[in-house]
Amino acid sequence: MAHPGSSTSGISEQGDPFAKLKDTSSAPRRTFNLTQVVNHGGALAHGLTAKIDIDRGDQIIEVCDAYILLPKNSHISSVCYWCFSREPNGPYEKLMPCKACMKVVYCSYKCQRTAWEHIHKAECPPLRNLGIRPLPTVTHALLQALLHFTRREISDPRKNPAATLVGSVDDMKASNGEGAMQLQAMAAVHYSGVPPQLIPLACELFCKMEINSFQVKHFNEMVGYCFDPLLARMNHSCDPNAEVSFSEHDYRVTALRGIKKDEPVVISYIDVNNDRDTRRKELKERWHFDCKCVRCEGEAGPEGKYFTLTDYLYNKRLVQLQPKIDEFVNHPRNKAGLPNVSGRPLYEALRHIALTQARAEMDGVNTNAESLALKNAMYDLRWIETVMCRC
Ligand SMILES: C[S@@+](CC[C@H](N)C(=O)[O-])C[C@H]1O[C@@H](n2cnc3c(N)ncnc32)[C@H](O)[C@@H]1O
Repeated sequence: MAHPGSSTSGISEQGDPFAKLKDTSSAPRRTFNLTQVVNHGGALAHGLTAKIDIDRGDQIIEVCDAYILLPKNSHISSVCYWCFSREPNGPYEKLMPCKACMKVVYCSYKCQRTAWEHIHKAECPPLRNLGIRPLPTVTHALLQALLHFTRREISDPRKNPAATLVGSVDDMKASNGEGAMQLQAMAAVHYSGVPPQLIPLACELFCKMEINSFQVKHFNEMVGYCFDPLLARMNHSCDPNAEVSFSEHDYRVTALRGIKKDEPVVISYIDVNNDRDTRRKELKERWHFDCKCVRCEGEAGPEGKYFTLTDYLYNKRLVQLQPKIDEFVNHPRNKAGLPNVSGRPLYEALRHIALTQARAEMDGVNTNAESLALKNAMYDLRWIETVMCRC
């Protein structure tokens, strides 16, 4: 991905989203040192890029104990508050509610004790004062963020871990309604016990957490909400090279393919199997941005509009293969019409072509000129293979 005017800055004290947390938190957090925060400029703002070449399957980031990770309010009484399990563990026969607030449930004593130490000790008293309805998810998350401030003794809340994140505050006000947003912020300020002067900050935080949070999937169901300052730095692409997975309160980012040094590390916020319009609509509605990823830009023409992910991958592969196809098609032939080479590289190239051809046929998209070249190449490949087997 090209980012004109991008500038690189390693994670500095000022730019490091964890800088303030590191010295005050005893929570064990680990990140793998394969990426750095870079300012791309423009709409993308900050994002992560690879510090070194990364292989497919490499674990790029691992964070133990995400900053805020909790079940969505629709699942607050059906999954364990700490590990998201739906089943009881150990001596518990069913998911057990917290006896004090009765708002959250646990699968085991271990989860209950861990959650208590982590955050629930601080939020349980205010949750007790609520009626029977659970707090809206983002208000609950905001309450936790404000409690983190007070618990971690961050005297200047402006130095919060979300301070430098994008917020799209105006867009959010317009779509959520300023009054509704302010009410949620006021509720979180009230229940957390922080001074009312912090309501404007809580409003800003509300927007930032909304824009920078992620859904947590367990067994194919969106059960949770996660806001973490490092994860929040990850930009979106409709052709992602990395993916995020959650396990209990931890998350990791894994490479989906090889990523070159200085290449942006991008995940997908949405279902990338959808066509361009559907993807862009979802990104605009939920994250308030017009996607600038390579795939969206490439599919901007009238045809691309309806491309599926398979179409896109097929075309991308074809572009990569084109020089090899040209080389093959234009190579001098012998009397039998076979290319005058039997070298390994060409053989490998033909194998790629064969795979691409098979995929194109499967998807029924081999109607163009390149496809004819592929078909000829396939024909030649079968001959080469036969000859090679005989040698
Ligand atoms: C989770 S944040 C990612 C980090 C963010 N770039 C920053 O500087 O803090 C999501 C926001 O980043 C920007 N963004 C991420 N991916 C983008 C993309 N493909 N095209 C345009 N903007 C993008 C949008 O402003 C979006 O609301």
